[in-house]
Amino acid sequence: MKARKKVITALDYKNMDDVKNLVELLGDEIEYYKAGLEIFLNTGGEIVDYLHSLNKKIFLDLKFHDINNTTKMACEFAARKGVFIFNIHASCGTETMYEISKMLKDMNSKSLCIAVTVLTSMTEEKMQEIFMTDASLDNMVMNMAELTGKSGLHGVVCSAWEAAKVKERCGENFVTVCPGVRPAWSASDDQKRIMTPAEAVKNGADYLVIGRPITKADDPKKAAMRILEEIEAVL
Ligand SMILES: O=C(O)c1cc(=O)[nH]c(=O)n1[C@@H]1O[C@H](COP(=O)(O)O)[C@@H](O)[C@H]1O
Repeated sequence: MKARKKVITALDYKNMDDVKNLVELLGDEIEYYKAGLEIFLNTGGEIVDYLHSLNKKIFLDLKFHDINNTTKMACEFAARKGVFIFNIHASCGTETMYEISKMLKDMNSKSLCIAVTVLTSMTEEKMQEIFMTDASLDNMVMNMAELTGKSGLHGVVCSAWEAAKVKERCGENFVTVCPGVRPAWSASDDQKRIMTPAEAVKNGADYLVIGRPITKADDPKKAAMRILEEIEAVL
């Protein structure tokens, strides 16, 4: 099933018991998992070794955002752990992003470092308020994506609404990782820029980050299978 190479299930839990229950339940259907701040902090990082021991691929979503040296050292940790993907905020700037890309090459790292553009929980209005700008959300994402690409990093986190245009601007190989994915049958929760799994794939999303529609479902395995089947139908 090709769809398995598209879905990253977000393990937004507080403890390893909940993680193990889900990962065991989903079995071979899910190859990619996202470990974010909640589970990483609550398990003191144990989540990474656990998932690697099962040969699962990890998106380490700690969204590093700090001064140059501190961000680089955090990225060095992620690369040493050998995670498949990790992320920083694009607003760290081009100098930091360039230095990270150089460091990863020097380390012969295979990890992909991607930059968060505008969070999928953000609307254009809220973004303009925070950044004191008239720029459209679309232009903000495209600018951040282009700066990320020019700095030598591998791709971005953006919503599926922006994915096709990011690919046009930054090239087919520039990786688009898209949260804010909601099947028609699930709640949108705090996500604002959402698309269904099928729409997201058709609109250029390389990877779909999906948490609650699976983790909070009455039957998480059935929910995951429905999502995989929806994606498979458009591949
Ligand atoms: O970097 C991320 O993974 C991320 C970026 C973003 O813009 N929006 C976003 O929702 N995420 C993460 O993607 C996951 C989405 O989870 P659900 O909303 O439950 O599907 C969460 O773990 C978020 O932390």
